Amino acid sequence: MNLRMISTTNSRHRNSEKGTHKNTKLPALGASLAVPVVSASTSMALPSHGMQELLLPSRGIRQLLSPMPSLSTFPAHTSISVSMERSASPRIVCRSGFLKSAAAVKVIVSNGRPDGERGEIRLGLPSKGRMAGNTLDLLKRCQLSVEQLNPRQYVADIPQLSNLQVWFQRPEDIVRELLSGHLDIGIVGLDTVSEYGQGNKDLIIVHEALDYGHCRLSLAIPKYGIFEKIKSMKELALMAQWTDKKPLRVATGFTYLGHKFMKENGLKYVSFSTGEGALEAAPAMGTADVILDVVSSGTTLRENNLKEIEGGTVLESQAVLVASRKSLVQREGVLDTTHKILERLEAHLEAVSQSMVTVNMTGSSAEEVAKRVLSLPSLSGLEGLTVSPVFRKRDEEVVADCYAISICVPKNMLDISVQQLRAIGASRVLVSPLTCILDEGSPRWQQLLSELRL
Ligand SMILES: Nc1ncnc2c1ncn2[C@@H]1O[C@H](COP(=O)(O)OP(=O)(O)OP(=O)(O)O)[C@@H](O)[C@H]1O
Ligand SMILES: O=P(O)(O)OC[C@H]1O[C@H](OP(=O)(O)OP(=O)(O)O)[C@H](O)[C@@H]1O
Repeated sequence: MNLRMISTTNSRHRNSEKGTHKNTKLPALGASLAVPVVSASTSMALPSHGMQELLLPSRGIRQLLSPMPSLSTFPAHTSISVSMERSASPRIVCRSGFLKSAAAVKVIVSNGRPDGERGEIRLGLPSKGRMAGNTLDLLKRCQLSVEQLNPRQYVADIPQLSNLQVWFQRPEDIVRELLSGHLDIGIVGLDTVSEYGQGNKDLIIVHEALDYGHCRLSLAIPKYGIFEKIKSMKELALMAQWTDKKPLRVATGFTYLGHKFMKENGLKYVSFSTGEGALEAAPAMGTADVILDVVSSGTTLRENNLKEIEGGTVLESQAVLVASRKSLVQREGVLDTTHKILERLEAHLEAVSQSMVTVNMTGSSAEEVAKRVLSLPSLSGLEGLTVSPVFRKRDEEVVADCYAISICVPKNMLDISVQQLRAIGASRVLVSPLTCILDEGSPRWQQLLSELRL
């Protein structure tokens, strides 16, 4: 929802004796700019100094569409700011500096067009393919549930994030729209950001490892024929076959990265053909010599008699959270919403990489038990470990000769950690999953602020 204002000056309306101004009757803006205005807009007198308030009915806001009037109609000494709260009756406050003559301001409330003036924050998510489902799953696990009325609808809400609109788009379009200002934040593969972002500094990777969509962009060559003995990019570049007239033909959907990569690797004679799917068939069909495509398990390459070579990986990719620098700096609320999303992603991703291990251990004191555990270098916890006495009844007496130790262990170290704990006397190992780790300072957030010079 946007607000736009114009003002006109008209000294005839100045009442110098009383020092007040009358509302100026303004011509119908909608008519003059040929944009349909669904219902009448409203105007207000602007004082030469001070503040003017206007209350708008929220119903009117939904009904009105706005043209984009030029602000050049403001008198030179006018400074006007509009602030608006999202409430049942939004309030518009106009502050003016010194005005040479009386002014009237016409306020037009729109539903968000054109895009440069939109009020909502927009998050782009992949609309189809493997990234789509995984992205929604991840957000759900972060307690950010995307509410889409039906799967064919391309716009949705995340109730936990106010003033945020989700737009489902193809991954490459998400990157393009971040650059054009139609989106503010997005989640896509790093390969897509790198290819379609083309190194544009407006794109900032806010979280570089969302832990799905893992793949690599690789050059793959046939295992047979002239490539049979070729094992590296160096050897490929040294092949005498490639000339100006007969360049190495590469089939790829990644021409920007492809050009760059080939140049960096000293391949001068290269031509590209673009394709979207089933590129692995191109060499066997004779439409290309080699391919440059994403590889995950390597099965598709193997099944098509192709191989990767040393130095042939262009980049390692996984899903990332990316934002437009311009939006982060200029659009109200984008930085704050990005922070909220980042916090939830980090809290969840950090938690799922850890397990909480609780063991019982006998010992002479809490310190002695703690020393025994901390002597193992892999068992240092996130910020140390918790040791608490376990009280037991023995011969009518309550004793505490045993301690419960709770420690966070990286999931990939779980087996070895349990073995080590057992070796130093741990009994009964309890392992529980963590759902959320809310750390105080986030290096990624600090990094983002410093990148934005904030
Ligand atoms: N085999 C794969 N394994 C894991 N991630 C992949 C794989 N292939 C692609 N990706 C990631 O998913 C993103 C989207 O892939 P892609 O454009 O091929 O769409 P898709 O999910 O295959 O759907 P479609 O082919 O129908 O468009 C890629 O940019 C990449 O980051
Ligand atoms: O190394 P692998 O695990 O075999 O995965 C690699 C394949 O995955 C992608 O294709 P996808 O399955 O998305 O189909 P597409 O060609 O229609 O994009 C990619 O284009 C490869 O063909």
